[in-house]
Amino acid sequence: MRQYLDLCQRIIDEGVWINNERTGKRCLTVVNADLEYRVDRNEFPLVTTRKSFYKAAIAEFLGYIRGYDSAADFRNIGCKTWDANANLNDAWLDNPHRKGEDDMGRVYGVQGRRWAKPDGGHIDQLRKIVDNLSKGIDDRGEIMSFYNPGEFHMGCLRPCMHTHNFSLLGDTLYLTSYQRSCDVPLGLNFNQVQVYFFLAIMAQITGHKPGVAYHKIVNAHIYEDQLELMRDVQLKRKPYPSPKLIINPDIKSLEDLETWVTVDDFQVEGYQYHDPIAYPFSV
Ligand SMILES: Nc1nc(=O)c2c([nH]1)NC[C@@H]1CN(c3ccc(C(=O)N[C@@H](CCC(=O)O)C(=O)O)cc3)CN21
Ligand SMILES: O=c1ccn([C@H]2C[C@H](O)[C@@H](COP(=O)(O)O)O2)c(=O)[nH]1
Repeated sequence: MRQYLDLCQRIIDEGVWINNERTGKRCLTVVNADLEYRVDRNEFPLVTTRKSFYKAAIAEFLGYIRGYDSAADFRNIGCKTWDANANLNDAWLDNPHRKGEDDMGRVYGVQGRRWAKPDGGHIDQLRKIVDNLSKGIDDRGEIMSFYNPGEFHMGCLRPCMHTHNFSLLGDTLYLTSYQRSCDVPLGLNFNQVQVYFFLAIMAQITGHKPGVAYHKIVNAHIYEDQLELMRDVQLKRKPYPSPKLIINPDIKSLEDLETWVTVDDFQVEGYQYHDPIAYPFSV
């Protein structure tokens, strides 16, 4: 929690105002932030200085694992975060590749599970990683990347957290995740949970101990309409200790994640938090 608050404070102290053309808003911005999550100690990085909706964050990542490309599928598993980008973004609404209501196009999980090969067919990046790690293999390229510039024009948004790179040292699994752009008041609340969750669940289904998850962020920003709430409300609050994430031990494979798992298979123990804060969201 401390590292999250330190990053927020750093943006306020050192940030530079940058105009963002896509949203038409100014963002107070810093470059380069490194966060670490101790999955080995079960220190779940849930923000405590406001109520944080971890189930929606886990649902969103479960949708990526399943390769969803429809905001309706995300809604059905408990996550509304893609509604606006799929249905309220003018550039995407006018895009000939958009297949209709709720379509997100070739983003995130579509790239992770069905990356199109130029000579035909698809690559399932996640399946390969799970298969290798389950056999104790780390080929130093255990990477799932959502970042496919050749298909940016076929999706509603470029991926923000775009690459996940696993490492196996003995029987301990590590994850390094890369993010190019981070809405710290809203997006990072979810992204911290997701990086933690991804390492914890991959360790569980491949039969390893979880180690540390490293989260590397390039552009970290606060939108102009979020600044007051962050500076004068959230940063004035005292954080509570980290809660723990309890995962249903019956989840044993990628197929389990693809079929029967729901957000109720993930429980948080000992979550103390301050009142919710409704930060404005920019499309
Ligand atoms: N401007 C922007 N910021 C983001 O963080 C973001 C995007 N766009 N577009 C793609 C996804 C969607 N994400 C989102 C979208 C909405 C919330 C949000 O509204 N969160 C609220 C309530 C969540 C709930 O009730 O489930 C929150 O208070 O955290 C969070 C992340 C993260 N990403
Ligand atoms: O997982 C996510 C997804 C998105 N964001 C934020 C970061 C930016 O504020 C916007 C995306 O805008 P770009 O113009 O494409 O950078 O969404 C996030 O923080 N986390």
